[in-house]
Amino acid sequence: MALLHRFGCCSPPSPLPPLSFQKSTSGSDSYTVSAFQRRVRYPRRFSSFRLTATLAAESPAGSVSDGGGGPPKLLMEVKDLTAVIAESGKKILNGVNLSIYEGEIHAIMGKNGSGKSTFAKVLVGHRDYEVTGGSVVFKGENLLEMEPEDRSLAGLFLSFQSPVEIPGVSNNDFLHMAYNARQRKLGQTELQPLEFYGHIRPILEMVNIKPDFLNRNVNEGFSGGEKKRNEILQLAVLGADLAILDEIDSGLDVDALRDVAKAVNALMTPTKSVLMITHYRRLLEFIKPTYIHIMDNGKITKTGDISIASILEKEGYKAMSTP
Ligand SMILES: Nc1ncnc2c1ncn2[C@@H]1O[C@H](COP(=O)(O)OP(=O)(O)OP(=O)(O)O)[C@@H](O)[C@H]1O
Repeated sequence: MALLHRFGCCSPPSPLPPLSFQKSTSGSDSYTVSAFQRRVRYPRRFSSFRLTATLAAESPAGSVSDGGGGPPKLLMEVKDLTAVIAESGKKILNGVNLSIYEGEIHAIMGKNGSGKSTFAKVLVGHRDYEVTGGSVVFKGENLLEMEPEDRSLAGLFLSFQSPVEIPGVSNNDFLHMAYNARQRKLGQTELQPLEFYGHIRPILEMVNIKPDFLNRNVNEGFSGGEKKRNEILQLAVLGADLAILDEIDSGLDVDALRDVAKAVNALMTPTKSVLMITHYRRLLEFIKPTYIHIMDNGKITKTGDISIASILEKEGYKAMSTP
């Protein structure tokens, strides 16, 4: 009842815009959550990049490649991607090459500091990094020319290694607004608060999240594991053609890992793909990768199957060094 009451009293206005969270341009120590004219200021509590509510487009009906038995479609092609830290000019990505086809699960492993998270953040247009060369084609479009919001709408989702807290914004309001914004962009029906609750309830069950999570502010006071589950909840509610999961397994107990993996597997379809970054084989036992890539010094130096993870576990990264 408390949940229903909350929806009744605090539902956001409709129609709803995309939410974006950005550093104040006035130089003050605060962030702004903007939704058309609706602007709310929050104290500086989360990291210095622009977080865009992840909005993802569903694949249009009929685009399923397996239906007609045709060849798998190329979802994303990264060629010779190089990138530097915008502030310092330090080179982090040194020519990444990667092709992901629909329905594939790719895992990237690599030593600490090898550039895995940077690669993920560059793909979603993180403003801390500047692309200095190469190309990324996503669903036939030049991804690097798109704004972060448009990358989300095109079907890209990034779960952050360290999910940010958003004080003052409830999980429900965040998800509801982001969901409706996507619906509106796609010309589809927006959901009223109670309809949205009906939509999200089975998803909560799938991710094994209690409904009272919806009343809490986004990630505020969440344990590490709860934050990770919440990231998967966002993915499940908003959908994505390519979900990039950055160390989704870190800090999870074995039951939570199983829940998260189950949810990710349940979201997979022949047209959806996953790119996951992990240090540990145990995640790969739950979410079986099509390929494992090793990143070293800002580039992919080796690609193989699950056996790579076993070798790594036994022998470490020295076994991966190319002669
Ligand atoms: N915004 C930034 N400012 C300064 N240095 C950065 C920034 N982003 C990345 N780096 C540096 O770039 C290198 C690669 O970092 P990245 O987080 O991509 O590594 P990673 O492979 O994901 O590491 P880990 O496995 O420890 O998470 C590191 O040396 C890191 O300190």
